[in-house]
Amino acid sequence: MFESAPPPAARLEIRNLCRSFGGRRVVDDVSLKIMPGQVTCLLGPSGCGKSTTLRVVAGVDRQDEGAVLVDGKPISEGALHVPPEERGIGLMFQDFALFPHLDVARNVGFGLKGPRAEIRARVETLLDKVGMRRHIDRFPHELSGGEQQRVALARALAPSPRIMLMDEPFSGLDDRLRDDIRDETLAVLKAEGTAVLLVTHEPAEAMRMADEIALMRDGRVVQHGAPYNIYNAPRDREAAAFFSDINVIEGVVEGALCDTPFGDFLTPGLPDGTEVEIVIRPQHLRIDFDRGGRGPNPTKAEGTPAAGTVERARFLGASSLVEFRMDHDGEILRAQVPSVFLPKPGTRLWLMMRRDRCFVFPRRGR
Ligand SMILES: Nc1ncnc2c1ncn2[C@@H]1O[C@H](COP(=O)(O)OP(=O)(O)OP(=O)(O)O)[C@@H](O)[C@H]1O
Repeated sequence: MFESAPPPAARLEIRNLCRSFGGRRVVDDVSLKIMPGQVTCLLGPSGCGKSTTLRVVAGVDRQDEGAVLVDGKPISEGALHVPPEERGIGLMFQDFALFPHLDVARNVGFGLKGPRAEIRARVETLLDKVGMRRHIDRFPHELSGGEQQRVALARALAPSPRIMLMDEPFSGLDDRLRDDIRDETLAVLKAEGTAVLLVTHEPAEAMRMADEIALMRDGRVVQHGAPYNIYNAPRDREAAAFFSDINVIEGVVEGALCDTPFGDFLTPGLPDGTEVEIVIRPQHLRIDFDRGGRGPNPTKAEGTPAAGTVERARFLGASSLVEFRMDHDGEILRAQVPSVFLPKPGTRLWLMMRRDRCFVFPRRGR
């Protein structure tokens, strides 16, 4: 029998991290592993503890409990606390502030030690990577926000950090520029094999950047996985709602089913009488017409159609959003269609729910 090799240690591991301020736990038992070249996003609403987690990993704050390990070795645990400058961790924060009195070359080379020619060569290589070589002699005030951000990235990468911590690093940029810089940054970090922990409150940013998303709420990681899985299999209503607008249909379980105006939904494992919420994103509702008095034409996967009246319709550019007031309960449901579809208010139409895109959750007290 061959013994299989032990799995490689994570580049960055956070183990059962806890941090309280004034008796309130703002980071509560957070654990994560990030491999070299992998990007993990800490995603969550303002105040959920993302930045505090990052500050503990950086070493500018200390945890009350738990450990931080790099390549399997603790750098912070109990009395052990490696100072921030000895952690081999790069930082890129929103208020990145280049040194205003230094030109681009000196900004990028600031933390580097060694012969001048070697430093210059490293600086030029990095500026090439971020597309800023031609601005090597400029000063920060001569650069746009996006250009400054690229220089900041080159500066953060200069000492070849094994780990990069990024806190909302792109939030000061306009949309188009942000997409470009995100993609470029990702390419550079992947090429360098850096393990990245990125903090953001924007789901779109996390979806675009992350190999894995750790969804945080009230100091805890409530769900962790690939963006596709978190989006398509949210663990609760709040996790679903964090990524997009949602529609919610309420019902009660009877005989492992919940009967709704859209037909029966399976509710495996939930006892009779449980109140449930059936959640569906607006893009997974399908609109149909009354086909000359014959009614709509649902596929098997779409269950029973329910009728409603258009309240209003808005064109969003890549899609249209149609709001319906439903016949059965007078509530509003929103359907998003990937085209120009702007029915007049008052139009009567049918809605169907794609069964494979519905999430059924037991209702929790709110
Ligand atoms: N030094 C501190 N002293 C007291 N409370 C703090 C301190 N730092 C953070 N907090 C509190 O801890 C909670 C978590 O803050 P944190 O900055 O980690 O959240 P966040 O998820 O990064 O939020 P944001 O996206 O708004 O930056 C907040 O309620 C914050 O007010």
